[in-house]
Order: sequence, then structure tokens, then C-alpha cells
Amino acid sequence: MTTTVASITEKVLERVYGNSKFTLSVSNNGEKPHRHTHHHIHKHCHTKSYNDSDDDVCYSDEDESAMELVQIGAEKTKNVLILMSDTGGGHRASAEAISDAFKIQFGDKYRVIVKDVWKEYTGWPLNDMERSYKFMVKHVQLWKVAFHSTSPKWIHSCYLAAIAAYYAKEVEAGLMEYKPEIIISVHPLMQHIPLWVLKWQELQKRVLFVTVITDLNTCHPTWFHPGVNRCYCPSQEVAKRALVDGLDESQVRVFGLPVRPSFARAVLVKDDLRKELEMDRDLRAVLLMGGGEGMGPVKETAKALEEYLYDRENKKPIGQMVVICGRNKKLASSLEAIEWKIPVKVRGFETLMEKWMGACDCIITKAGPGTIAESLIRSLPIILNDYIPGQEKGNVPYVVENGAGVFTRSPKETARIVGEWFSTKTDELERTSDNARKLAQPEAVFDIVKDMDELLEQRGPLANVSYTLTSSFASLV
Ligand SMILES: CCCCC/C=C\C/C=C\CCCCCCCC(=O)OC[C@H](CO[C@@H]1O[C@H](CO)[C@H](O)[C@H](O)[C@H]1O)OC(=O)CCCCCCC/C=C\C/C=C\CCCCC
Ligand SMILES: O=c1ccn([C@@H]2O[C@H](COP(=O)(O)OP(=O)(O)O)[C@@H](O)[C@H]2O)c(=O)[nH]1
Repeated sequence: MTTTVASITEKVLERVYGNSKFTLSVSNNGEKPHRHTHHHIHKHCHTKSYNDSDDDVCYSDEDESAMELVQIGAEKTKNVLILMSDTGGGHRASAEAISDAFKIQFGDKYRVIVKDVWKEYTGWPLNDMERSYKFMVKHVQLWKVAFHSTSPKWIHSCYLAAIAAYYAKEVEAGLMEYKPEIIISVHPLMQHIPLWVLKWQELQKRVLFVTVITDLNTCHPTWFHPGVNRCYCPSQEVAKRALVDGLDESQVRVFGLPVRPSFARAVLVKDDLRKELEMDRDLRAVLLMGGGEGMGPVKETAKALEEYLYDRENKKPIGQMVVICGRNKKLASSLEAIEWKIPVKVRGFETLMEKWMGACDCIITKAGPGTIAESLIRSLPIILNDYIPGQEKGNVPYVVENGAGVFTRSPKETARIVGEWFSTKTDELERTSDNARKLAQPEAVFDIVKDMDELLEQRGPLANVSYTLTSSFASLV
């Protein structure tokens, strides 16, 4: 038994430090163990220019070695690494929001890099999360079991520890390539592994680590890690969960969910937008969508809306519809093939969501937190027609109890409500729109980046030590 445990331990350590000989020594004054390896860590893309990245955020082609020679304490552009994954559309949207806000607020002071480090540097299952997640949410019971069964801390910690041990070198390479001063995680599965890597490298004092939670209420406990410098919660409900899960009040800040500044700060005139987007100028408009992946009962709802927004007696429409299908190409082409009795615009993945939202009078969507937060900023009354079990369940009471919308899974009921809002119950539409506006937090993303900037300014003297002077796997070997 002892031999088996020893050999498993050896395998994990071998995997972490390579096949070469390694020793773990504990100093006799009780300090933590030091690792000595005789193996050179594999560095990814060392010669790659940051301009080569696929991600459309700001990079610099500044010479890496120049950065290493920066004098202690000297002014320099600080690197910010945002960790995300395209499991749904919300994590990227929040990452881009933070990136844009850094640019607007601080100009060249920060260089922001948005990365899915798992996908680019590691292997299965981390590099395949998008596909696995899509599969699981399609088989919704499977997702429900996975979400709830991994909620206990000891369960997800075990899984994540095993993965961290297996991919430590790859994750280190992925994180350190960008020499970040601060790492921002906007994903529930991106706290534990990077924090362990920073600890192993003794880089905790050098690199700040913060979490920006992108779920409004019933979020998964993997979001909460007591080792973070800050945990930005989008609502009081999430902050309460963070405290229950062991975070200290000093770590928690509640500013709201980060939404792209193009939503928060743009002055948009509905009439101009409708002209620009070639929509009917006079008819009220409903926006129908299902997150970045075009999920939920979109097609059934569009068909029902056609019936309820068409006045049979007078043979004319009483409203128009915009359907944004996101990355769901099948949905888009099946809707495009229909001959509609009312004005309909069918779109694929749109990059200018603020314009489509600004041109409409209400929205029908699954309970995605990003879409909800954006709709609130645009004062759109919301009809929630679906939610993903687990992380999106709590978004329903968040909207409904605050009077910013309603929940129904029935496409007919949804269409009936919109029909009434556009004809006999316009006062209710206005009231719901006012409630949405009151709940909106358009400045959240700016409050978040300002707080991060303050955190960086407050760091101790160790923060100014160059990367090459701090111990890490890479520099020890
Ligand atoms: C007895 C049965 C045991 C089943 C469990 C076995 C193995 C683990 C399998 C799956 C892991 C499930 C992870 C569950 C925690 C997820 C935390 C969470 O909230 O994830 C949400 C994100 C998606 O983001 C959300 O998108 C929404 C819209 O679609 C919305 O925008 C929301 O705001 C967002 O938060 O989900 C993920 O990213 C899931 C990735 C799934 C990865 C599956 C990979 C499976 C293989 C191995 C697992 C690798 C890591 C697992 C770590 C498990 C510990 C939690
Ligand atoms: O065509 C589209 C569809 C969606 N989105 C954005 O994708 C995000 C969706 O996030 P949400 O949390 O609502 O749901 P998810 O896609 O993660 O399920 C929101 O910011 C949307 O504005 C987008 O930019 N273009």
C-alpha cells in the first residue's frame, strides 16, 4: 500500500518537475519545502510577438529582455493577464469589458492580455472545456449532476489539485509568458490551478491574483478561493456566499457585473439606431436571443411572436422582431428560410450588441448574466424564457423580484406578454423599463479597474523585484 502511494506520488512529482531527478528538502527551521530540479522547463512561444495573438486586445511588441532589465521601482507599463474560456459568451464579454475599461481609464499604464491559457497551453480535459460544456448543457440533467456533485469543496479541490499537479509546468509557461503584474480570473475554474502555480513559484507577493465573478446569484463555489487578493462580486447575494465560503470581508468588493464600456458610456438614440440597422422606424421592437450560443426555445418563440405581433383584423403588424442567434448557425439559417408576416431581422453572432439592444423595446433571453446586465443598462424589460441549472437559476429571481422582467418557459405566454406590452399594456412596459434602469450598474467595470489599480499601487517592495530575480520553476533550473 505504502509502495503504491509512493509510486503515485512519484509519478505526479515526475510529471510536475519532469523526468529528471528531484529532491524536496525541508529546512530545519520549519520553513516551507524548497524544490531543486535539474530539468529545464519547456517554454512556449518564447519568440512569439504579442501582436501575433488571436485575441483582439492590446499587446505590445516590447522586447521581453528589456522588461527584465527594468530598474527596480522604475515606471513601466504593467502587464495584466485576464484568464477566461469561451464556455458560453459571458466570460469573454466580461474580459473584454475589463480590458476596454483599463484602456479608457489608464491609457498606456497597463497592457491587457486576454487568454484562454488552458486551451493554448494544456491538454485534455482543460483544453477542451468549450466542447465539453456545450455537450453537458445540451444534456441538461448531466450538467445539473456535474454542477451539484462538484459543489462540495473537498470534491472540486481534489479534481483541481490533480489537474494542477499534472499540468503545472504548462500552466506556469502560459501564465509567465506574459509576465503579469496582476492576473484576473473571470472563470469559475481558473482560481485554484493558477494560485497553486503562483504559490509553488513563490510568486504570490510578486503577482496579484483577483477574481471577477460573472454569475449574479447561484454561482458555483469554485469561484471562491481564500487565496485571492480580491474577489469582485456582482451582487450582495454573491458576496454573502463568498463570506460563507471562507473569504474575508477585506477581500470582497461589490461593484456589479462588468459590462463593456460601449454599453455604459455610449449615447445611443433609438431612432438613429433603427435607421442604421435598417429597422422599421415606427413599430415597437422585441429582441430575441439565447446567449452567445443561441440556446433555449428561440425558434418556437419567434413563431409564436409572429402570431401575436400580427393584427389579423387590420392585416398589419403591431411590432417587429430581431433574432440574434449567436454562434448557432443552424438556428440562423432555419429562421432565415421562413417567410414572416411581420418585419424580422435574423442575425448571427453580433459584435455590436449595444446597438441592437438600443434599437429595441424589450428582450427575450435565457437567464445569461451578461445579457441580463447589458439589458438592464439599456433599460430593456426582460422576459426570461430559460436558464441553465445551477449557475443561472438564481438569475431568475434577481430579475423578477426586482420588477425588471418576468419568467415563463412557454413560447405562447412569452409572445402574449410582448403582444400586450406593445398594445394594451404599454404602461407596464414603461414601469418594467424603469425598474431595469434602477438595477443597472453601468459604472461597475470602471470601479473594478480603479480598485485593481489601487491594489497594484499599494503593493509592498517585493512587487518591484524583476521576474528574473524571483524564484520559480523556470529560474531555479
Ligand atoms: C458523480 C458525477 C461526477 C461528475 C463530475 C465529474 C467530473 C467533472 C466533470 C465536469 C466538471 C463540471 C464542472 C462544474 C463546475 C463548473 C463551475 C461553473 O459554474 O461553470 C460554469 C462554466 C460556464 O460558465 C457559465 O456559462 C453560462 C452560460 O452558458 C453563464 O454565462 C455563466 O455565467 C457562466 O458562469 O462552466 C464551465 O466552464 C464548465 C466547463 C466544463 C468542463 C468539463 C470538463 C470535464 C472534464 C474534466 C474536468 C476538468 C475540470 C474539472 C474540475 C472539476 C471541479 C469543479
Ligand atoms: O451574437 C451575440 C450573442 C451574444 N453576445 C454576448 O454574449 C454574452 C452572453 O453572455 P451570457 O452571460 O448572457 O450568456 P452565455 O453566452 O455565457 O450563456 C453577452 O455579453 C452578449 O451580449 C454577443 O456579443 N453577440
